[in-house]
Amino acid sequence: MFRSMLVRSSSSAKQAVIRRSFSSGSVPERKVAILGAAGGIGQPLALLMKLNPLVSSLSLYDIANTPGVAADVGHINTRSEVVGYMGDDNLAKALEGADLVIIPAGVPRKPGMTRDDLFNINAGIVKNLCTAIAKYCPHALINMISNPVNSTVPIAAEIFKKAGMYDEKKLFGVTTLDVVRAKTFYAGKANVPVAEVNVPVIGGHAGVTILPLFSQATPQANLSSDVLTALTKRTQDGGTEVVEAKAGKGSATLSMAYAGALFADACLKGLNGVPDVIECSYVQSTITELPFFASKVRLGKNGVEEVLDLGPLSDFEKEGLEALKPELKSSIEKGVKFANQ
Ligand SMILES: NC(=O)c1ccc[n+]([C@@H]2O[C@H](COP(=O)([O-])OP(=O)(O)OC[C@H]3O[C@@H](n4cnc5c(N)ncnc54)[C@H](O)[C@@H]3O)[C@@H](O)[C@H]2O)c1
Ligand SMILES: O=C(O)C[C@H](O)C(=O)O
Repeated sequence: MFRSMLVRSSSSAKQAVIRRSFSSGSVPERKVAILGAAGGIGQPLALLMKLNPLVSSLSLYDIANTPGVAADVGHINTRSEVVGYMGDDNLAKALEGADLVIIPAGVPRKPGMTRDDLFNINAGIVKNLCTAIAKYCPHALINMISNPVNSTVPIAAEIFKKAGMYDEKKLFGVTTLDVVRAKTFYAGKANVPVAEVNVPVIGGHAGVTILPLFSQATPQANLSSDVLTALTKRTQDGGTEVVEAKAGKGSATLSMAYAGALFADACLKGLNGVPDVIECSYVQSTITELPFFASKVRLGKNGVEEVLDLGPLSDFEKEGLEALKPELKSSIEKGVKFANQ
């Protein structure tokens, strides 16, 4: 996977410089912390980050079971050192010096639940973890995976504001799994090689707030409106499809770890000065009237360098955009209210 990640922008001269620095050993030191590292997402994500040559130090934090995960992953003969930290008392050490913190801590859905049903438990977990981040690694980029992402990102922003260190360029809701799904489903219907497919996904990360822009998909394909409607619905329901298939044993973990590793890799490339790193993410935004919105984002040395505008939408997508706004607005407000109570 990481070979292909590196190859993606291999045409640029800058990438060649970065590659040369790998071989001379001068690629920057980067500490990545995973909070919730012993969980269903955390473990495969720890594995994938251990395989990433951009990582020099991998810090695995959870409330339980991290010594085993760290010992296991730590035997892999790749660049990063691995340290496991368990329990509140060790959270400071897990975070200190982190350049990137990835948060998959919290409970997953069971069949019949919405992501918002996780709010009561996960909001508190995210609040505590973000309070510690503000104290121990206030300059780190944050990749928020814990659901409901539409609310947990605004919670993190409010906690960081209260701590006086909020930098909107550094806070990301991870929506990469929606893009991964949209690419897979589109390739199947369009009969094009999946590795060549690009599909932006905008809005948020729950049900109708997930809006894939198949009108901008490449390679282009002449799909009927029925097929495009079905593809949109399948992308919006992708998480539920996995939750139901797992029948009470959790939600997407392996595809999420893959998506989380892709997004983290993009953030590290941005930090390292690789040009033209663009991914979709749920960030503070002014491209609609909503204060947080997922769209294409250019990543750079300080995190978000530019929130790209939406580009031309089909009539179907314009309707989808208007339809998602009330739910996304209320999820954002719920997060803001929780963080300030
Ligand atoms: N953004 C996305 O696209 C996406 C995709 C899949 C899952 N998710 C979400 O990711 C979260 C985790 O899913 P999972 O399947 O890995 O769940 P899981 O239950 O398998 O793992 C969660 C881990 O978090 C840990 N944890 C709980 N409280 C913690 C705390 N205070 N500090 C540190 N760790 C803590 C648990 O011990 C556990 O190991 C869920 O909220 C799920 O809905 C998001
Ligand atoms: O669906 C879920 O609850 C998990 C995650 O948000 C997903 O999209 O797979």
